[in-house]
Amino acid sequence: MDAAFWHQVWKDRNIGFHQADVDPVLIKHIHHLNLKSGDRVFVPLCGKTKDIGWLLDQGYQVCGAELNEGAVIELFEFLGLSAKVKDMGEVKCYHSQNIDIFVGDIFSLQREPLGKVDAIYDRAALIALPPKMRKAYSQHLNALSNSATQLVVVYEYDPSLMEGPPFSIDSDEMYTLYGASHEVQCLPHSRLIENFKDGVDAQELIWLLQS
Ligand SMILES: C[S@@+](CC[C@H](N)C(=O)[O-])C[C@H]1O[C@@H](n2cnc3c(N)ncnc32)[C@H](O)[C@@H]1O
Repeated sequence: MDAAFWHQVWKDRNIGFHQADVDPVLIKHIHHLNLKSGDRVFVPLCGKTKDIGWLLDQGYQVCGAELNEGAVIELFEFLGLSAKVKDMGEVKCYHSQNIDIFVGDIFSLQREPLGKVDAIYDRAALIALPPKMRKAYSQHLNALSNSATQLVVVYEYDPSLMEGPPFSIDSDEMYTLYGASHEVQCLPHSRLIENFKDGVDAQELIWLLQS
């Protein structure tokens, strides 16, 4: 999936991945990240997720990365925050108190200016990337965050039934991507989502990656 694909998705408002409410998975499982007040959570490929507002409300700082600037403008509107926008060349930063969202290709984002990352919350980010990009993505996240602990929400379905995105991610892949850098654990949560997309059912799985 290239940038043009995602910009078209946003232009067409084909954003079924955007949830009307905060993801209950985040609320239920965030304690696994062992965060303290003021810690900074990185939300890669963040779209305009309402999870960010919830993280801010819990007293955490949030940083994110998102290709589509319109999505980030909508996010700040939803949060009721006005952003200071800084052009940094390959990425732009939308900043307000306790929040920095970097607009651009996540692969162009470097450790500086991203800054400190205490944990990563990956919902519908890994699953948005085609197989050939995922190793580079996992390595890039590790380089950006010093292999920080992650909570990862993925979906698993019979890949012969549907072409992604969203892509199916199975447990072998989680170990391949993160087994060398993290202790990989599938949390005891499994939710069947009927008609996840195009009539295909999927299991929602939550992975804890501990550094
Ligand atoms: C499936 S959506 C998930 C959005 C968000 N995590 C959520 O749960 O609502 C994937 C998002 O990643 C963004 N995206 C895709 N490729 C990207 C890249 N290389 N760098 C930054 N953002 C990207 C897309 O624009 C899209 O908003």
